[in-house]
Amino acid sequence: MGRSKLEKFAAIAERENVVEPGDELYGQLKGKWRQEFFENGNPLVLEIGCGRGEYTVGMARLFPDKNYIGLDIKGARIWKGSTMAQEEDLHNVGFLRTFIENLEDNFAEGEVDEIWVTFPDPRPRDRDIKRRLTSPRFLDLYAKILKPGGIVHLKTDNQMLFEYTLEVLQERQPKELLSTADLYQSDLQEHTMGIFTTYEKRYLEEGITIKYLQFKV
Ligand SMILES: C[S@@+](CC[C@H](N)C(=O)[O-])C[C@H]1O[C@@H](n2cnc3c(N)ncnc32)[C@H](O)[C@@H]1O
Repeated sequence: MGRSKLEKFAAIAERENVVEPGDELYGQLKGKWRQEFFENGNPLVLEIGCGRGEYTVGMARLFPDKNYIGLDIKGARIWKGSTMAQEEDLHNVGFLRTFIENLEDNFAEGEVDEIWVTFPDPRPRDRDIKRRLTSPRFLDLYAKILKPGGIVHLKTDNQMLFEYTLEVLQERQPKELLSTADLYQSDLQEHTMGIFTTYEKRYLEEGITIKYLQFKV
């Protein structure tokens, strides 16, 4: 039988690769992730709403000279990524259990090099538009913590969210916008490095095309 949520919460509370409220380090790493958490000066890449952290861990395997942080509020999902990183002895991976809304409490202006938004909840109802992770409020947050020229990537199965994001971006005129409504029929797939998240695998099995875009702030 699998581990219960409570066992997973107890396990991540002890993990050195997880920072969460209640830890001594929580809230203390703003502006100091490189020096104090990773103990190097390497680029910092953040996956928000990382779920089980497949992108975070997948990229960390490929690029040992970059630091990766997976952020999600759900501890039982973070447990999975934290466990993979621990078992593979990956020291360039960390997980932050918090709300995305708290980004500015956890990262300094310009501290992050790249942000991945992987299969976010589409929030189709009009009253939830502000909660979409590519709404102007969130894009403003990302722009604050990204360095100038930092990249935001979005991978989604959801056509509505994809079109909505392109509309929002049209008004903001970002630098170097690249997009495709069918990633695996596009040259842009090289940017996504052949990494598949739990949600992506499910959508691909259902025959749903994956949409992808990236832009620079
Ligand atoms: C649809 S799942 C996708 C998970 C993963 N990226 C994947 O592709 O398998 C969305 C994830 O975002 C997280 N999430 C949604 N809103 C959040 C918020 N405001 N703060 C932190 N995490 C959030 C959820 O807990 C969930 O794990």
